[in-house]
Amino acid sequence: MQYSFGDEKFSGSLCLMDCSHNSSDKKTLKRWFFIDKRVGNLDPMDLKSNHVAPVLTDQPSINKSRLGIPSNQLSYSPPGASFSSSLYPTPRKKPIPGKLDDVRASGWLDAMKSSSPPRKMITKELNIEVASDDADVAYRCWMFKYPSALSSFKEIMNLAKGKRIALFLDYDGTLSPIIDEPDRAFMSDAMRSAVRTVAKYFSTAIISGRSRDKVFEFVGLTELYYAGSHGMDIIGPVRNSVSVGNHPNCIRSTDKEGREVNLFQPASEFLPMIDEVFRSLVEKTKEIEGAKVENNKFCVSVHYRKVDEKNWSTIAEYVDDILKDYPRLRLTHGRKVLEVRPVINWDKGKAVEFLLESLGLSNSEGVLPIYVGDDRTDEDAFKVLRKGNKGFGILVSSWPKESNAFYSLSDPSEVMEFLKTLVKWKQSEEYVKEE
Ligand SMILES: O=P(O)(O)OC[C@H]1O[C@H](O[C@H]2O[C@H](CO)[C@@H](O)[C@H](O)[C@H]2O)[C@H](O)[C@@H](O)[C@@H]1O
Repeated sequence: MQYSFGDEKFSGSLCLMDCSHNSSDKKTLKRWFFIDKRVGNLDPMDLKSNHVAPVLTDQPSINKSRLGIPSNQLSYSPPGASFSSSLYPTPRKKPIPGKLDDVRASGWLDAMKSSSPPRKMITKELNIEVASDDADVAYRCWMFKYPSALSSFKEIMNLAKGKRIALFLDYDGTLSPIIDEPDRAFMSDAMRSAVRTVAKYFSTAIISGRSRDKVFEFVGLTELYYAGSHGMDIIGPVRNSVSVGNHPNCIRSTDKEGREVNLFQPASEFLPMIDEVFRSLVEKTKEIEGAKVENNKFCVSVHYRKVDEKNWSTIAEYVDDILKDYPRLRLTHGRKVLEVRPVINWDKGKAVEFLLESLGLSNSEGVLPIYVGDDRTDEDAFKVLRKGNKGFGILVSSWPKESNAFYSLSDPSEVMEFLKTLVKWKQSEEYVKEE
């Protein structure tokens, strides 16, 4: 498209983006952005005036102020506070039966369809009104809100100065690309080597929706900490911390290497129930071509990536039917997957807090936790870091989606690049210290 501003002509696209996210006074702030196709730049334009005038400055620089409040005003829960609250919120009310209507009314089908939505739909969802059809435009607008962690690396390192980085990594879609067959979602040797090296320099944990055993089998590195079942199954170091060691769901155990560890399983009482639901779901969905039910120990995944879209409502109905008999279980949506999990006050965000405490890193002043993830369940962790002003999330996505993360990376290959860059930076810092 061609636009005229005064005497000048520009070729590119305009989009209107909600920037309230970056607005310090919390006011709704919408800005026009101009994407110049020739040079690929992105210029915000002030909306205040009636005619749209190009403003060439005002690129939001994400510095410490983006992490918000000065460090002396950081909100910080004293040890124990995060874990002592009840794990058991009021169970979900038994819904009134109604089959497909239930599934439609509860928005399941919409959520299923949007779990990898076509680009036009996402742009609407994100409050971006695109003046052109160009998906690339929307993505570049989005990148303005969630800048690349690679191109913002200097800025990130400024935030990390004098602090210990604690790294939390999701598995699927972050360390391994999303593929059709969940059992074959192996990570590459190059990625494994990058994770191994990064773990030499920074405390590193994997937090996955998969069972802890499964994710360990895929990653195969003993130098990391692992949390499976969306954080409901954690192995952490033994530490004499009141909130961790004395938690009723935390027991002493030994890991695969025979080391003494803390094993934390806040949903252990749900094990028989989850097993029962897993078997019922396998039985119910066995005739739906492409459906796959995965037992993730404290939760169950019902995959529909390979199911014909016309059968998605049937899958949703079956899961809904079964859940009606289990008011203490709930459903969350992932990437082409329905996830059945216990109604407990525990998620990936709580797992991050628990691990920080276990690692002796919960003093947010001297620690910068970074969480890298791609899925909706990772948002709980992003939120915890954002809310406590502790650190930040990096969303892995190659399409625009609303998030509580601060930065973005487009795919696992960029994640690997980021991990390598972190290591290089750390090595150069250590070299400077030695000099
Ligand atoms: O928390 P994560 O480590 O990201 O795990 C979330 C779910 O990931 C897996 O499913 C996803 O990846 C599969 C392989 O690429 C893909 O086929 C599927 O469509 C995705 O949803 C895993 O299989 C699930 O059990 C996890 O809950």
